[in-house]
Amino acid sequence: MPLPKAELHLHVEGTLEPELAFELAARNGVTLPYADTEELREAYRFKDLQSFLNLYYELMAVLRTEQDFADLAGAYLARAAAQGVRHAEIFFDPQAHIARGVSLGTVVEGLWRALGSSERDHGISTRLIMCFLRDESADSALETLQAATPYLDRITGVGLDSAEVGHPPAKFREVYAAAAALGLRRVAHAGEEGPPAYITEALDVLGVERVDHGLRCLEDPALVERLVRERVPLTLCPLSNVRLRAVETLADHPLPAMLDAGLLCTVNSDDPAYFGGYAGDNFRAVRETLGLSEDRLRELARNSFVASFLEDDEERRARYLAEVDAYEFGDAVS
Ligand SMILES: Nc1ncnc2[nH]cnc12
Ligand SMILES: [Zn+2]
Repeated sequence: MPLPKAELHLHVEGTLEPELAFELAARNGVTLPYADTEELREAYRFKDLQSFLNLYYELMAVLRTEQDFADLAGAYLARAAAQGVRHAEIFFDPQAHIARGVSLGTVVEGLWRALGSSERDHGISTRLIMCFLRDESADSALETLQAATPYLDRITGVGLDSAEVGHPPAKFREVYAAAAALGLRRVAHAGEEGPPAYITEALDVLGVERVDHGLRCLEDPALVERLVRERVPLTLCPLSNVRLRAVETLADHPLPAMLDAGLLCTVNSDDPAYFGGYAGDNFRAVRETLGLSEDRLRELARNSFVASFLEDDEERRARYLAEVDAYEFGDAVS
């Protein structure tokens, strides 16, 4: 049995496996510029975040109907359940779909077809986090938040993703203030490729409650001290960091040092179809390659529930934490 865990950094569009991409392309009459799944997989060699994003946005062309989004999320939830995920806070990128003529309603209603029955079908509780594309304008983000008004009962929070460098968090001050006023939770990618100052800005200007990635905090000891003191969760994605060359190899990943420093780290998959693994695969990789002890793995699993947006259901959080505490490690996938 796998270690129970929450997944807090997962782009649903990044769960599009090549097989499903071709299936949806055929269903929707979309032609992909790849002969087959094998040729598509060959394109999964990235040199940085942007080279990945180019493919990530290109493949979204196959997502057109509510059922497409339902199938995408359903496939993710089934895989996540098999790897011990008990709770998932799922990102989606509405602007990338609206720009292609797919309405926000199609995306949210479609995702909800899978998320609405996730507990019954997969034993996974879910939350939805709507991300703004930081390489689009601040006005576009505000328009997106406005367009989300009819769906706010299904959206727990807002996030910030896409190309980081040159798009500092402060650009989105206004839309984050508006989101906070609506009672939405706030997270943002910061310090993946961008400098530590972006992490500070995300905390101070956007008021984020969790930092997605946050890897580059290590370059600023005062910032590390603050993150520890304020118990700001970081949603790390080790296999993503290797594939996007934020670290050279997994053996170089600073996760053990970050835990030793007292940072509230969690382990997540980011875009598992592209980066070689789902949540449990990331846990197994850090266990095997970084030699994390069982105590450390249990700490990571505990952190994932502590850092989750389960304030509206503390009973459930307590139940998940009890499952982690009772977990007995074996040889199975962590
Ligand atoms: N790792 C990542 N960083 C920024 N934006 C993303 N969108 C999907 N995955 C992302
Ligand atoms: Zn991400």
